[in-house]
Parts: sequence; C-alpha cells; structure tokens
Amino acid sequence: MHGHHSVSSQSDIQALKSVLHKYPNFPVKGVLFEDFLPIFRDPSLFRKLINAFKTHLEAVYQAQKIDYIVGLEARGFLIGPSLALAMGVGFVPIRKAGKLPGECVRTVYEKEYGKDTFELQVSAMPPGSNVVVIDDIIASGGTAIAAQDLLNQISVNILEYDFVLELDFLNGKKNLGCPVFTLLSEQEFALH
Ligand SMILES: O=P(O)(O)OC[C@H]1O[C@H](OP(=O)(O)OP(=O)(O)O)[C@H](O)[C@@H]1O
Ligand SMILES: Nc1ncnc2[nH]cnc12
Repeated sequence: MHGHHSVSSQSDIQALKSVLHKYPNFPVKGVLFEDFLPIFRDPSLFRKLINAFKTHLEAVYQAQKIDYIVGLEARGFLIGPSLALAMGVGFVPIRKAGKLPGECVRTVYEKEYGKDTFELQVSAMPPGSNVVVIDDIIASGGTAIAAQDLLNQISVNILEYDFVLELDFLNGKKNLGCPVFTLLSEQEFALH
C-alpha cells in the first residue's frame, strides 16, 4: 500500500462495490438483502477490503492503541480475524447463544428480520480495553446495540464501529453512542 495515503483509493472502493449483489425478499418478504460474499471469492478484493479498513484505522488511531477487534457472528468473523492479524492486535468473537464455554454475558436483541441472542466470554478482555467492533452491515442497528450492551457489561470501551455497508433508510446509527465508519456506504453505492 502507499504509505502516506490515509484513505483507500477510489478505484479500490469501486472494485469492491462492483461485486456487491442485492436479493429482493430475502430472507423474508420486504427485505432487500445485501450480499457481500463475492468479495471473498477473489483474493485481490479480499485484500483490498482488509487493507481499506486497516488504512482507515491506522489514520484515525495514531495516538491511541486499539487492543482488540471484536467481530459479530457470523459475517463479522469473515473480516475481523484477517483485519486483526494484519494490524497485529487481538481478535474476540461475539457469538449467538450457546456456543461459547465458560462464564458469559448475554443479551437478547431485535434485528431487521428477527430476534436473536448474543454472548461474550467475560474472560475475553480485561476491563478498560479499547476495541473496534466490526460487522458486514448495519441495518436496524439492533445487532450493534446488542454488542454495545455486552461490551459495557464487561467494562470494555468501544472506539468505533466499522461496517462494509449500511442501510441509510433504517437509520441504525442513531442509538449508537460512538463513531461509525462505513467503507462502502449505501448512498455512494446507489450513485454508482
Ligand atoms: O442492524 P441489524 O438490523 O441488527 O442487522 C444487521 C445484522 O444482521 C445480519 O446478521 P444475522 O444475524 O442475519 O447473521 P448470520 O449471518 O449470523 O445469520 C448482519 O450480518 C448483521 O450482523
Ligand atoms: N438487508 C440486509 N442485507 C444483508 N444483511 C442484513 N442484515 C440485516 N438486514 C440485512
């Protein structure tokens, strides 16, 4: 990558956007499902995705240390570990209920198309850790708020949320008390 560029090149962003796919009425009627999986089928796009998040985070957090990348099951697991490894920081998963051993904190939440339960291992991170939460998309924001709830319960500080996509019309960001970065925003996507 080019050392002094603080944002990803517009051609990388366009290349990533060009493979996104929309599926009307999936998984339920009335939902327009945004599929980002084609990015992972092409290693050069996968690399562009990871580099774009890394470049963004390194530009924003020069003075402050990121302790962990926290990924949300399941699609946050496709990005989080690769990003954490590239940045040389730890990775911690937040999982759907019943998957994690040991003492866990738990929360029930509503998302755009249903209800779910999230858990986080209490021993995963020391209190006061600074984390970035990553997922593929923010829709209603229910999932992101559930992650905030769990991280608050173990006294971990969220520096920001990073998403690949957002559904603007659902305004999911409104109840989040920290910055949100969206790599391929739906607005720009629509212009393309
Ligand atoms: O902003 P919200 O309305 O809460 O929706 C966003 C969440 O919904 C999807 O996860 P889903 O629970 O469908 O994940 P899965 O791929 O693990 O089934 C998506 O990957 C986000 O995590
Ligand atoms: N419209 C959507 N597309 C993909 N993932 C989602 N998760 C919640 N809403 C979604």
